[in-house]
Amino acid sequence: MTEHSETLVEAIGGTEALRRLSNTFYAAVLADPLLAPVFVNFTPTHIEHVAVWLAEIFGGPTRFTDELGGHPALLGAHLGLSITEEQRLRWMELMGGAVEKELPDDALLRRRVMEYFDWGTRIARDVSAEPVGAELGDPGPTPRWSWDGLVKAEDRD
Ligand code: HEM
Repeated sequence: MTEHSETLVEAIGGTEALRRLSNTFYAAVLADPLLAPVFVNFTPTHIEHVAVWLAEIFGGPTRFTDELGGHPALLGAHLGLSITEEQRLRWMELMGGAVEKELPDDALLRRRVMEYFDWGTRIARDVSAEPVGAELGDPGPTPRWSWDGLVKAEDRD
């Protein structure tokens, strides 16, 4: 166990810092020729919903689960998008740039955040191969990510 008194989201600077990250990231996405076509239905609420999702992932309030449909809704949002590996890698590249610009200059913090994005984008890519309306079953609770990476089910509060 890595000893840290703060959760990742506290060390990041809270939901406010994640809003800045999300804002910077989607500005880059919408200007990117490979990714912009995937985001044709983009609205500014997307920026806020991603910030709220990330706050929960990194140990903060469970607002995405309580108010926005939780893990099933997050997976469902990616159905039918047919995300390619090339698009996933570009997404990671642009997020890496946004993390460098917006998150604290802490190597372990940034590494853990990018490990989450690498893990999560693979799931988004795989789910996106399924058609809209596909039955995904119960995906379990919204994942949690700590200073030690993915929190195992038996270690959750
Ligand atoms: C860890 C990785 C990811 C996270 C945390 C994430 C998060 C989210 C969230 C929270 C939503 C719902 C937004 C809303 O309710 O408005 C969403 C939708 C969406 N995501 Fe992702 N996503 C990830 C990966 C990806 C990747 C790799 C792509 C494509 C390259 C992608 C493309 C989209 C699109 C196109 C939507 C629908 C957007 C819209 O029409 O508003 N996502 N994502």
